[in-house]
Amino acid sequence: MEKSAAATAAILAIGTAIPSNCIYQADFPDLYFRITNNDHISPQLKSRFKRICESSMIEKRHVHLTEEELEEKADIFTYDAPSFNVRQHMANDEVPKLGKEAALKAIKEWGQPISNITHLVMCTNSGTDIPGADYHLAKLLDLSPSVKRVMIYQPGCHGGGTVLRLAKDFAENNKGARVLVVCSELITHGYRGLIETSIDTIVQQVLFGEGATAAIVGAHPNLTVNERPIFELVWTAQTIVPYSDGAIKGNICEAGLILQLREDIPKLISNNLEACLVEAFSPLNINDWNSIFWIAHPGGRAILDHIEAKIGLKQEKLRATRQILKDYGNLSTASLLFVMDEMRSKSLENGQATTGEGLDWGVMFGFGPGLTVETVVLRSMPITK
Ligand SMILES: CC(=O)CC(=O)SCCNC(=O)CCNC(=O)[C@H](O)C(C)(C)COP(=O)(O)OP(=O)(O)OC[C@H]1O[C@@H](n2cnc3c(N)ncnc32)[C@H](O)[C@@H]1OP(=O)(O)O
Repeated sequence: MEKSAAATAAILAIGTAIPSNCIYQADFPDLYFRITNNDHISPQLKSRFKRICESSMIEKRHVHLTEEELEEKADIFTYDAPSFNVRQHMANDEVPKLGKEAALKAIKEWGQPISNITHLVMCTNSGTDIPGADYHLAKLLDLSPSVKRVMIYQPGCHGGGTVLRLAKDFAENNKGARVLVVCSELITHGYRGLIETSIDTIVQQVLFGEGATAAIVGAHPNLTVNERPIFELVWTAQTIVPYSDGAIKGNICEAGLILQLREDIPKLISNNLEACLVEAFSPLNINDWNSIFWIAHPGGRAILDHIEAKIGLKQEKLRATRQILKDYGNLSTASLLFVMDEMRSKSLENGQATTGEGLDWGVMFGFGPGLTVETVVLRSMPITK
C-alpha cells in the first residue's frame, strides 16, 4: 500500500449543505416586521434594523423554515416568551439531517468505504439532545456502532476550529484513523422579536444563517486508493482574548438562546490577533501576514474590516471569508469549512498552483465566546491537473 510520508493530519475531503429556502437581506426587514408584528417598535428602531441589514454585506441567507412556516411559528418571536420546546423539536430533526447531507458529499469526494471511518466529531450551537445529534447522524449514515463519537453542544462560533483541532489529534495518534468532522447549524434557537433596549438582538437577527459542513481528516493518505490531501493541519492553538469577559455571552433558557453581543467585539478580536499570528508562525520564520492565505470566521462585516485595518491586510486576503458572509451570513461553527471549500474551489478555477490561492502557508481563525480564538496553521497542497 503506497502511503505518503506525511504523519501530519490533513483534510482529505470537504462537503457542505444548506437548506433550500433563501431569504434575501434586502427583503428581510419587511419579512421580519410582518412576521413579528412588532407594532410596539418605534420607527427609529425599524430604520436602524434596515440600516444594519444594508451594512451587513450579507446578500442572502438560507433557512429550513419557509415564510409560511415562520408565520405559523410567530410565537417564537415574542422576545422572552417560553418557546424552548418548539425550537428544540425543530433542531432535533434538522441538525442531524443537514449534517448528513454535508457528510455524504464529503464521503463521496473522499471515495473510500464508509466503514473506514473510525471517529465522528460533531458540533452544533443549535440546542441540545440526548442521545446527541452525533448518535442520530451515525445512525442516518449507517456508521459502524463502534465508531468513536464526540459531540460538542454550544461550543460558540470558534467550534469550527475546535473540531479540527480534535480531529488532528485523533488522526495523528490513532493508526489508520479516519475522522468524520461535522458542524451543523440552524437558527431555531435564535429567532427573536425586538425590544427597544437590545440592539444586539437586531445584530443577531440580521447576521446568522443555516448550513452544515463536513470533512474527512486523516494522516498518511493512502495514495494508491486516491486519497488526496487538500490542506494539512500543521499546528493548532486556542486562547482567551485578554479583558474580553462577557463580550459574547449566551444563555439557553425557556425563550431559546438569548445571545449578548457587545459592540467592542471587532476591536477586541482585531487587537489581539497579531499575538496569535506571531506565536503560530515564528517557528516557520513567517512574519509577513500578506504572504499567507487567510480562512477567517465570517463573524460580521465590522470584525473583518477591523482585522484588515489592524493587521494591514490587502483587500484580497479575506476574499473567501467575505464571499461566504455575502452568500450565507454567519454560519457559526459551519463557517470555517465553507470558507475553506470556497478557497480550494476558486484556487482550482483560477488555475493557481496550490489549494491556498497559490500560497504554501495559511491561517484559519475561529472566533467565539470567551472571547476565544482558535488558530490552525494550514499548509496548502499543489493542484495537479
Ligand atoms: C456566536 C459566536 O460564538 C460567534 C459569533 O460570530 S458572534 C457574532 C459576532 N459578530 C458581531 O458581533 C457583529 C459585529 N458587528 C458588525 O459586523 C457590524 O456592527 C454590523 C454589520 C452588525 C453593523 O454594521 P454598521 O451598520 O456599519 O455599523 P455599526 O456602526 O457597527 O453599527 C450600527 C449601529 O448599531 C450599534 N451596534 C452595533 N453592534 C452593536 C452591538 N453588538 N450592541 C449594541 N449596539 C451595536 C452601533 O452602535 C451603531 O449605533 P448607531 O446607529 O447609534 O451609531
